Amino acid sequence: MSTTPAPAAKSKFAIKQLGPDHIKPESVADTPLMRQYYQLKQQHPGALLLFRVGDFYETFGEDAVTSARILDITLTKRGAGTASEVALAGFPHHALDTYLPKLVRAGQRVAICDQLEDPKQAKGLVKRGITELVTPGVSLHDNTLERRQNNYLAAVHFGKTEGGISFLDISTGEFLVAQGTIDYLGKLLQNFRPAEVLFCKRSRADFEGSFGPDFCTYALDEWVFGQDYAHDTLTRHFRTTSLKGFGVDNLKEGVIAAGCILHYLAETKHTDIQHVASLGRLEEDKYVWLDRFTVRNLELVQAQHPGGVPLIDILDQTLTPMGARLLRKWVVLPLKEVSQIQRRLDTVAALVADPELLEEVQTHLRPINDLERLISKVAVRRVNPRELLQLARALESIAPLREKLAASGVRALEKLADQLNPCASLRKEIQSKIRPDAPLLTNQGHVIMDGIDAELDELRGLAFSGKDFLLKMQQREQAATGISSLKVAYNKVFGYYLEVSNAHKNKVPAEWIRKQTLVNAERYVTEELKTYEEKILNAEEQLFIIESRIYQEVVLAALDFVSQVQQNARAIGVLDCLASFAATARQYRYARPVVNDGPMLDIKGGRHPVIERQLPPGESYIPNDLCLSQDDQQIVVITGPNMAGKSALLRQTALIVLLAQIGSFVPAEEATVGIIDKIFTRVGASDNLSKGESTFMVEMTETASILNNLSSRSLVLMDEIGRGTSTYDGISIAWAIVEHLHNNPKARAKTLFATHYHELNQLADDCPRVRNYHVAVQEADGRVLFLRKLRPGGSEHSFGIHVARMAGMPPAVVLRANEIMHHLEQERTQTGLAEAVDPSAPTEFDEVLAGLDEQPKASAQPKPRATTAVASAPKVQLSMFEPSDPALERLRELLQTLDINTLTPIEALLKLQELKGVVGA
Ligand SMILES: Nc1ncnc2c1ncn2[C@@H]1O[C@H](COP(=O)(O)OP(=O)(O)OP(=O)(O)O)[C@@H](O)[C@H]1O
Repeated sequence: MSTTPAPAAKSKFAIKQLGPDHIKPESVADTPLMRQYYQLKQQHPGALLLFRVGDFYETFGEDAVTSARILDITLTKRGAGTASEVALAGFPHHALDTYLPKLVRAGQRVAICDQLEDPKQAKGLVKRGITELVTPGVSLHDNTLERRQNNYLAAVHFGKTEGGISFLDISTGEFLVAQGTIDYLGKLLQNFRPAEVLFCKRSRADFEGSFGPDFCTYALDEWVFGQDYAHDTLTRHFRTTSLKGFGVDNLKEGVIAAGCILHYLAETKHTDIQHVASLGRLEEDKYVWLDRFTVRNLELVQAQHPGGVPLIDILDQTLTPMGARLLRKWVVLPLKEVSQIQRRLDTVAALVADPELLEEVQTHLRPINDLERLISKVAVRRVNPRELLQLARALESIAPLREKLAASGVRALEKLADQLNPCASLRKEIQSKIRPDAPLLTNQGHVIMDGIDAELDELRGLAFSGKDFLLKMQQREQAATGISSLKVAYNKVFGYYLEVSNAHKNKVPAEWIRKQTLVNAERYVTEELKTYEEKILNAEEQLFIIESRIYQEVVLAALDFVSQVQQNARAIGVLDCLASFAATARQYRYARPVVNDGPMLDIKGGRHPVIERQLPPGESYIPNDLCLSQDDQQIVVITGPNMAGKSALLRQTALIVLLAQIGSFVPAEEATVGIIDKIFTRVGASDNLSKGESTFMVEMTETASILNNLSSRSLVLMDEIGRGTSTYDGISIAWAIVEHLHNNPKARAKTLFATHYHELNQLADDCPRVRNYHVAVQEADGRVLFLRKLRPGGSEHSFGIHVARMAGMPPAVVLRANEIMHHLEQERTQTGLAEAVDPSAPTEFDEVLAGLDEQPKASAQPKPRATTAVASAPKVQLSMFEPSDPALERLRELLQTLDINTLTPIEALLKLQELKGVVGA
């Protein structure tokens, strides 16, 4: 990696990339130790260096200031008052597991510098070197990883026409590559949520322009992104001559991204990566297209607001980390191939039908630890004795599980059984050699079982039978000298000694050598004691060497099993996900969907999987039927009061489709799902305000992207499209969109359109595949009862004022609002909308549509037929604002500049007061 300074990072998460300028020149360093430090620091200028000195990891200078701030540790000075004074902060080496994750989570790249030789043996300055560079995307430390989530490093390469992207989770060995449009890369980034993204220094603006500033990024030199270099790096790693075997050789840009990832691993000193054994291709065509707005809007893996619950939390009943991680992938990558979906559904059905089998499968799954990450640690040679034991214990469950599945009589489960390998010899090797109570570290002894190595046993006898030996010696000398208080003891400075109180020192034999004089006693050594001490110390040292050799042999033996254990992990992940589907289906009354290639989406008694589990006790979710078909009821326009449940209905439809296509049962009485190829949603209108974009612009950009990418198999959900602009613009836009969706001969996308514009109900008169529905409410005594039932036909009004009252709006405001509404409704019946709205006049939306290059312009314009329909629509409020009255004109201006989405209730009331002042009311 180059050491030239990177351009200033704009992204809030861009990892600090510093040039060498901030590193103190070696000449200023005063001691050999500091000279060594600055030399090592130079190797990774952008990384925070943890420099091992004795029992501490120290940081210096700017690094010390940063780590003191992040870790909340004391900041002091080294060489205070001298010319070479430098800030210093450190922590004990055994606290690395506590402090390292904090640094990495704060977005730091951390270079760990260790002592490469035993300080006792070192002649002069201890040899030190950087043993690992830990970055957010490349970490094997348990504390920096989420057990139930992958930790991906991604690389993005911008080609001339397409882009390439690659993902690697070093903790599991999963390595993926894809290529496609920038939109596709954006969707994958959103789905995989990598912990760190690499790109070329030159592409920073492209990256941030395309994907926003929310990723933790690191820029690499341009030469890393060469095609030949990437090809060589990959083939060298996989020991192949080409990449054909992985089916990725034609993905030029993707291969460059994948090569960049391997390059980065080498840079960060991760060279033992045998577990990264293949490169998988993410095929765009295989999975349902969920644009990034949809993944976000449907809250599949992450809630949009604090306290929200994403779908994954509701769905996840997996029992192993492999299952949990796989489920996250399945949820964002629903399938399109009917047979593949059926296979998953068949297995789930078998488990649902046989609760005993399900229970037994789950019992065997429970103790299977993180096989995948454990074997990765073996591959990178960073596995500790306890983890090896965990690996063996996890393997213990495989044999009985395999037996169970093989005897299940369920074809898919039998197939999974075939993929399981209990790796009995590995398990035996570990359990016969590693003590069950082995410590975490190998250098503390007590790791290897007795009876494995004769020399080890003998040395242990020597080292650990010491107490006995010393006691015997003490008794013997007490008898020989007649000093009953004589004792044999040990301290670090003098080693073993005999202690005699002053009262008895005249009885001490002449050959004893005096070592130390205390106030009340004298301490001595004897030849026998010295020989014994030497033997013990040697024995301990030898013992550690032999233990470590045998331990390494066990790790090496485990290395032969990497691919078999990985295969187990994959099969366990799949089984765990399917068992989780079955458990959820049983517990929450989900039904098996009929999935086929037909044109229908027909849901009977559908429920929202998340909302139904969040309702307060005593309340139950009201199920609804909904049918969409590209030939008949293609577009359903749903009107209904605020809070009626329109959005819930839209979302639940998408979630039921998604669940069906990931192979899960669905929250419905019955569901027929003709394969959907893309799900688009445009929900809500005020969520991008924080990014400073105009709500309306965002809404239109997202809608444009939807209209440009549809097919007849797509599902489109639009919720209150057009509400971000004036009523007439909004209605015109919504109108034109529905028409466009209806009239596009190439793409009769199934569409749910929730709106407050009741005028849109008239579309059904002219568009045969548009149907009106409303979510019913009951009005009694001026109050609204939400029935939550979807019924045919449009609805009359929005009950917005009722909702305002429920929200605690002052009664005077509610009363006045009712008066105004009454007035407006009277006006509506007297005049037509055509006077106020000229649908042929260009709207803001026309401009957006004009920019859609993939759609025929003609179909994007409101049609004359629409004009007729609009002309017959009832007039809405504009008559109140006749421009002739300057006060009303002023009122109109004020109202137009008002953004209701951003007003607090108090601000709204103050505004109301101001408005009253304008008209002198
Ligand atoms: N079928 C249902 N059964 C029970 N509760 C429901 C149902 N549908 C919706 N709800 C509840 O009603 C609340 C409001 O629903 P939702 O947000 O879908 O209304 P809406 O019609 O889209 O309102 P608005 O037009 O104001 O956005 C939901 O948060 C949920 O708690």
